[in-house]
Amino acid sequence: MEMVDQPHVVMISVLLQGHVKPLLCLAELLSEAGLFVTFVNTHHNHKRFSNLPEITNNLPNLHFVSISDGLPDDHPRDSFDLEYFFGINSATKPYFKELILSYLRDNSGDAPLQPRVSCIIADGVFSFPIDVAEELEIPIFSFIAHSARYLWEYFTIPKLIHGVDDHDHHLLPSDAMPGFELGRNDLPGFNMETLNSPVVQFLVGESLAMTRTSGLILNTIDDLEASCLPYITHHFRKLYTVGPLHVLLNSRVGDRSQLMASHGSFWKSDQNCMTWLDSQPSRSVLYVSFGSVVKTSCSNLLEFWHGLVDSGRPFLWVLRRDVISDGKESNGEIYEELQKGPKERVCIVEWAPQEQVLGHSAIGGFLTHCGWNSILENIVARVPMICWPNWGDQSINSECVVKLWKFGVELDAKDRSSIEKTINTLMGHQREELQLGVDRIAKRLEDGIHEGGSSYNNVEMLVGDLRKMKLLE
Ligand SMILES: O=c1ccn([C@@H]2O[C@H](COP(=O)(O)OP(=O)(O)O[C@H]3O[C@H](CO)[C@@H](O)[C@H](O)[C@H]3O)[C@@H](O)[C@H]2O)c(=O)[nH]1
Repeated sequence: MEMVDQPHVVMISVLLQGHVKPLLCLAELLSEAGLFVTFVNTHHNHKRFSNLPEITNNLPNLHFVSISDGLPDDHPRDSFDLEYFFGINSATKPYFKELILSYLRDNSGDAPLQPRVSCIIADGVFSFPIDVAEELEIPIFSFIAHSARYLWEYFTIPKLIHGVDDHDHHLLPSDAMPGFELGRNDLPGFNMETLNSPVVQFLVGESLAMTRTSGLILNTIDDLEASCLPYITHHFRKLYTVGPLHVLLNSRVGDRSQLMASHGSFWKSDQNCMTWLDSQPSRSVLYVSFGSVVKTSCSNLLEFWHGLVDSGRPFLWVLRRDVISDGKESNGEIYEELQKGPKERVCIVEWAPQEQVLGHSAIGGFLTHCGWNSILENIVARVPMICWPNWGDQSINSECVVKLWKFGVELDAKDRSSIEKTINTLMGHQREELQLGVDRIAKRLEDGIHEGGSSYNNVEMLVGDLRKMKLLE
């Protein structure tokens, strides 16, 4: 009967690869620590997990279930479709509530025994799990997959709106936004138009909803975000900075870390690129990846292609089948066109084992869209970066890399000659300076994950707090 008394943590993330992966790392860490964890996916994402059996075989305390997101199977689920995005809260909430209720019912009869749910940890992008938890009186924690600085932007917005004349369409004063450690001109350009846009207003609402929870868990590390954390702490009952989760997990699972790295991937990694990397000279290859969601036009991709080829450097390029924004999905034609490069120094894959790639000795630079997971994985691997931010948090991430942490350069134009020039700056004369920059940041990060470091301690504190949560019968 011991199991029925175990604390049972239910975790849920509904949308993007970049959100599901770090939350799954946290789920694995908690289950390694002996907690009974149920990871909830939507049916749609559940089907896309590429290596579920390996995870479940290795972690007996981690269980997977899936629920409907309320949409038909053939819905495109495009995160840039606002009607879909705004509708997720109401569409998915009833299914999540039904699941949680099923964990609260009496487990008598022939049904397998499982502990009653003791708390929920939910991706903070959507507030429906908070509503469910409040209705059913279950403790809930929010989880954030992006940086603390980006979250802090949303907390400052309501104050900015009230403090600025409605007709002022100029950039807003930075003194209303303390805690960023970046100058006014380095902050992504907010003006009244963007502040009042439905997307920003929606994200402000969802960010503020998180303050109703028992605490906020962030995949970040104190030392990198010390300037804004004191401001955020003030809004939450408890704050747990536990990043980078993939490193903390790897250090606890030791030999199993290679297997863990690809956990939660929506696409199967093409391992051939690792063999190709083995044949390349040390620090010679530029790795190019735009993460799991960014889309761009066919003509942009061709400029990238020419810039990369003209740089004369070997490169490994992740080109997802759905990366093209203005063509049909699976636009095989351009994909084939790009395969016709100088074969010996080009490797193109649809999905790479990114953590392994960044850790390979042949990698000398990373051209990235600046997703937060990519930044953390990159710091750990100590690779200088070219930043090509697109949307959301990526601009502020890029500003931190280039201006604050000084281990990257920004790609300021998307024509082939600028791309070629920037690549040669990174891989050529600025290489040593940027390498020193990333080594310095990596050292700060490593200090936080070792025993006694901030993230290490915060994971222990979180596990301790979750163990104490036992729902009253
Ligand atoms: O070929 C690939 C490419 C990516 N990845 C992994 O996919 C994840 C991508 O995450 P991220 O770099 O954060 O990018 P997105 O997928 O674009 O993530 C979304 O979510 C992030 C966290 O909120 C935000 O920072 C981003 O802006 C947002 O686009 C990383 O763990 C990568 O290791 C692979 O394993 N193989």
